[in-house]
Amino acid sequence: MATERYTVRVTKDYLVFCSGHFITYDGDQCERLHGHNYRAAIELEGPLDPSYYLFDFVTLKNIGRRLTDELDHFMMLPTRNPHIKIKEVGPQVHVSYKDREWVFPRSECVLLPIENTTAELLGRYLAVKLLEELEQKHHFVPDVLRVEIEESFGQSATYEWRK
Ligand SMILES: Nc1nc2c(c(=O)[nH]1)N=C([C@H](O)[C@H](O)COP(=O)(O)OP(=O)(O)OP(=O)(O)O)CN2
Repeated sequence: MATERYTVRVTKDYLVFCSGHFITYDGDQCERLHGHNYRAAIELEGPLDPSYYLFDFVTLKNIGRRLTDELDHFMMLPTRNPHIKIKEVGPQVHVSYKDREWVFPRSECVLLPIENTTAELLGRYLAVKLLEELEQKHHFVPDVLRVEIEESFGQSATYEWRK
């Protein structure tokens, strides 16, 4: 018996965030502070509604834009990284990794509850926020949600969630 599936996908020039970060890797390594022009693509799978929509592109783009804007032009810091210490001191954030230290204005940082600011975990972070909003505000739970994060042209990671 044949089955049919529908997918909607949005990836627009404004679903981008230009943000600072560094990643720890291999246990004892930490990148130098740098930034990327990240681009997000959001994909949903599910059945069609009475309007023959899986989910409205416009609504999906608007949610995606708001979520990516929350990261745009901020220094992204992972609060669950066991090697990166983050302390809020008045209006500043003090960050350290071994003998390296950075101080940022708190207002120019976004503290993310993730282990590392990899494209993989940024995709997961955005996907979880998106799922919450889809369910709470739009009473919609897709069968599948994918968020692809392109760190730079030609290299991306995708997080996939299934019902
Ligand atoms: N699977 C992942 N691998 C890597 C990630 C990641 O998020 N997921 N991130 C990085 C770094 O952030 C790093 O900055 C990327 O480095 P690089 O590929 O060298 O960056 P460029 O865009 O300058 O690449 P070129 O191909 O040299 O232009 C590393 N790995």
